[in-house]
Amino acid sequence: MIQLTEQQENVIQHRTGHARVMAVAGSGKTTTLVHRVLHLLAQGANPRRILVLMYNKAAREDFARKLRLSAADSSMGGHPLPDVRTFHSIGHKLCQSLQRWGVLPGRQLIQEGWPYEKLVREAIHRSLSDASDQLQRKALDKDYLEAFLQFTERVKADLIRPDDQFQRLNLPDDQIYFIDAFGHLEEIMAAQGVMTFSDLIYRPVMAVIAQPELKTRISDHMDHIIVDEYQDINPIQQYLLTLLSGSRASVMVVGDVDQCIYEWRGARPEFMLSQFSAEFSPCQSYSLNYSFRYGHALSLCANHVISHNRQRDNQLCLSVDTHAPTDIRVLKDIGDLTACFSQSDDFQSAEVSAVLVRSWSLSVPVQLHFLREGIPFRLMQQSQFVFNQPMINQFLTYFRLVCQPVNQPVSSDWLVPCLSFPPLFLSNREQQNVVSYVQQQGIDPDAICDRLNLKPYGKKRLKKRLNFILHLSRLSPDQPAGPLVIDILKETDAWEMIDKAAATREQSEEKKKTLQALAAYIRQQRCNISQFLAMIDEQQQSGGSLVNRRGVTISTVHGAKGLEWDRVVLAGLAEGHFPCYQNLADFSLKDEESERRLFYVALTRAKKQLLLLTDNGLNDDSKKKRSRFLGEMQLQASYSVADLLYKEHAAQSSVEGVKPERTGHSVQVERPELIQQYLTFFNSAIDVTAIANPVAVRTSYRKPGTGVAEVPYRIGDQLVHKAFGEGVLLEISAEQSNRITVEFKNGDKKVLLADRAPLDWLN
Ligand SMILES: Nc1ncnc2c1ncn2[C@@H]1O[C@H](COP(=O)(O)OP(=O)(O)OP(=O)(O)O)[C@@H](O)[C@H]1O
Repeated sequence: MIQLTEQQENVIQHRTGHARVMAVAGSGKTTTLVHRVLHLLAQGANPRRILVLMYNKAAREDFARKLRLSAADSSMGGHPLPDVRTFHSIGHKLCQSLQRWGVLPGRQLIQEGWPYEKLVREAIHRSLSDASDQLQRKALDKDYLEAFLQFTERVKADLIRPDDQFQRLNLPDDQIYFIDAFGHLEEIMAAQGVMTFSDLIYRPVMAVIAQPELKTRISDHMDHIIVDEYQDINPIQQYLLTLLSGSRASVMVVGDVDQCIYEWRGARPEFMLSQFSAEFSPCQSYSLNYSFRYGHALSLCANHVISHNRQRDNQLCLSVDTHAPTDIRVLKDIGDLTACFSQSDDFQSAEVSAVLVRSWSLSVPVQLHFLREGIPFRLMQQSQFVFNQPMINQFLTYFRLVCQPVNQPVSSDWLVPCLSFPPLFLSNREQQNVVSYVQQQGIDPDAICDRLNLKPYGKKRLKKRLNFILHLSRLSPDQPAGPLVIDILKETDAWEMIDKAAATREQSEEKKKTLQALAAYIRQQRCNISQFLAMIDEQQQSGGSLVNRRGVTISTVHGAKGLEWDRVVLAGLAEGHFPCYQNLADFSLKDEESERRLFYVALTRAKKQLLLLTDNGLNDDSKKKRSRFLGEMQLQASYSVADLLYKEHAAQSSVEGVKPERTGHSVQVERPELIQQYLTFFNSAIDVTAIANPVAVRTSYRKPGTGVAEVPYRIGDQLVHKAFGEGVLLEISAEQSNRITVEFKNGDKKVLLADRAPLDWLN
């Protein structure tokens, strides 16, 4: 039986009225909320008037199961239990009621995929009936369709008009048709009597907005509403919550502002920070800030990072004293993962280990590495398997062309992918004409281009591509594969064409990173073209068996929300990748805070071990610096303080009831105020002082808009010197603060001039 903490008890025993619970990762929210519900029932609350809202189906099922089990273990065994739902399931129930009342006509829920895509295409077609062929074709491209679908979701989530949303999202002019297409899509779905998943909430809410008198029939049925993961609520869900609670229900919301990561779905930190208490006033605030998930070093690292955000509550994340230390390491090379995962089979199972990435493209180097090393893995999204991606297979077709038997006409199986990727923007008919011509006459770039009615630029591009295909068909498969990658990228104008075809910058960056990762991998193999293809074919096949088995989970950070693993690897921790940005000049403070929250969520998934991989797998380390978040973690200081805390705790536990005395433990840190605040919670006597005079020196690290920045050296920094190699900064001279003492790996200690020595940070 768990001994609930005082903080948990406070939430459970909350008397009445609205409440906001700020709960850090792993603080036992589910346990607390389950006990809260049991407490309400024990107090005589009517279970039919209690509603628990969870963020997705899995969380709902998990909560309902834990509630049943805990009820059975308590005096509530056999007592009816309240409804546990998601916002969508409540929306669904409302749709049914509104249908019964004759307010809304019944509609079939349509599955995502082809049936829905057909309607979307029709809507776009209607909105572009007068537009050029080229624009119509572009609008029906996969990337543009995806961008339009995202737009419709945001219109519904934010409850604003499509034209306002268009402005708010600052979409490009060539997507202006989104506004009309939204209206057409709504009409088409109404005419066909179908609706999407998001309509489960959108339709009833819009009905109430249109007929406010409906509110009285919907509100005030509940006495208590409990909402989990409130930090990711969006405006339409907030509207629904207000509607359901009316003036009767006491609403308790639980969440962590620092984990607000669904802004692209309309979530905003303001909801939890200020809006809730403004709308549901008076409101009592509670904290659950002891985590049962990880040890002190990880808590301290997490606090250090997130303290750089301004839009937050300054809540500290604390580890319970009894938690074993969490091991945190920085890995510099993707190859280092092999040793980590082959050491112990235990770490290979899905529940135990996870590799988390900022975006799927960063998983490509990890997947390829695991395939090569035979490490089984499973992907949270199966479609993200590297060899399931059409673009990768299209790219590999260029290699297959080289390996086809000499003197044979180029097969259309290979020609079509090479004409489609990187895109040449040919229509289906134009592409078909090229293929038929090649099949009849062979590849004759001039003749083919003369026969097609293309604009001069299109003609030039097609000719270039055909010449390249011709060149490849004559190349020997014994040539090395590495240089061919560079040729393909150059001769097909890959980066430019990917940029041209993408509907959003994010899409084009994702594609480019995926391709870069594959290119880097091919170049590392140092084999010839036929050997490379044989290896890829084998990996494609073995991939089937490696990928579907229980193996290391690979997920994006977004997909890891609410989950935890013994071992977590954060891969691709390089500037531009995580934090993710295309152009530093456009990377706003708000974007940075949002990326930092994502990093915070990623860190706090680990229980026993956290591995931080700075290799982005793209072989462009010269351009990409390690992620700023790694520096912000203050790993060295966090470790030192955690270590002292464990020692102090061990000493205290051996002499029970004795107040800690000055143990003589002291530590010099960069952020003494933060560490001191943390230590206060543990009644610690560790002496914390600020590092004396951190030395500011010129480095190649650039801060936004400042050119070459002054970045301070700190004691404990891991450095690398051009001539002496790796070392640790031991001392900063008190008198002459540009003199630093560095101890190198061979044991030599050297006093160096901080602003002159050819030094850089390691990792
Ligand atoms: N008071 C407690 N003492 C010891 N362990 C606890 C306590 N409360 C919760 N735990 C443990 O902490 C872990 C996480 O708890 P729980 O499953 O309730 O939280 P969660 O809701 O899944 O996590 P999170 O807080 O990240 O949402 C569980 O293993 C649980 O048994």
